[in-house]
Amino acid sequence: MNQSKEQRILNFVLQNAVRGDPCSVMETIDKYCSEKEWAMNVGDEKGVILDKTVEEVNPKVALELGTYCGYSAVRIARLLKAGARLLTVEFNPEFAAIAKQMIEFAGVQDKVKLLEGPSEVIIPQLKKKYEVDTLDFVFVDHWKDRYTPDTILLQECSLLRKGSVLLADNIIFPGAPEFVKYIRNNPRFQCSTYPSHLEYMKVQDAMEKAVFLG
Ligand SMILES: Oc1cc(-c2ccc(F)cc2)cc2cccnc12
Ligand SMILES: [Mg+2]
Repeated sequence: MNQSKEQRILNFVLQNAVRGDPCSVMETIDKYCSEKEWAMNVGDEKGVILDKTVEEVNPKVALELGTYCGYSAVRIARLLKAGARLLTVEFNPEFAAIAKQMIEFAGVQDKVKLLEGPSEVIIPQLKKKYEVDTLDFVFVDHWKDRYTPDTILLQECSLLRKGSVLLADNIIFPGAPEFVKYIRNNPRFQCSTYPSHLEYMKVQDAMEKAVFLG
């Protein structure tokens, strides 16, 4: 049975990156996906925007929606302080299996909990099943038609507090126009846009940062 692209990316990391070195894993994924096969990792350019936001927020509890191969989970987890944790949600079992191995190879498994299932099922479980009080940071990078309903669900589940920061990928390409309309017109969020490019391409993209005002 021939391998998936995601399995090929993982194999390239296992053979070329340094075990226990998150930066090496990120660089190796970026090298493979820019030189050999494009893949929907946040990438090195938008990754810097993600880094700066995570460093500014310095979250104790972070949530990622859309793990994929684990690139941004590794990227976020490497910046978390002692005792801080990242919960990352992936509904595709094949992607989750790849991401688990990627996260372990990078050596950040003690900071990351990979939750397999649909975001609309996992989010309502975060408080009781995963012992979350509120979320300090949320990286929104799953399917665009879930951006708005999941942002509403986070509020309904009282998972956001005054100052919680959401960062959403792909608001230009593939685009999330309904989410942009929702979040920019919502008085409970203070929004700012970070123009960038689609991972590994010269195509315009952007990230939207939204601070919950309580
Ligand atoms: O960063 C992303 C990029 C794309 C994408 C797919 C096909 C294209 F031709 C271009 C971009 C999809 C994503 C889906 C979920 C989370 N991130 C994505
Ligand atoms: Mg994305």
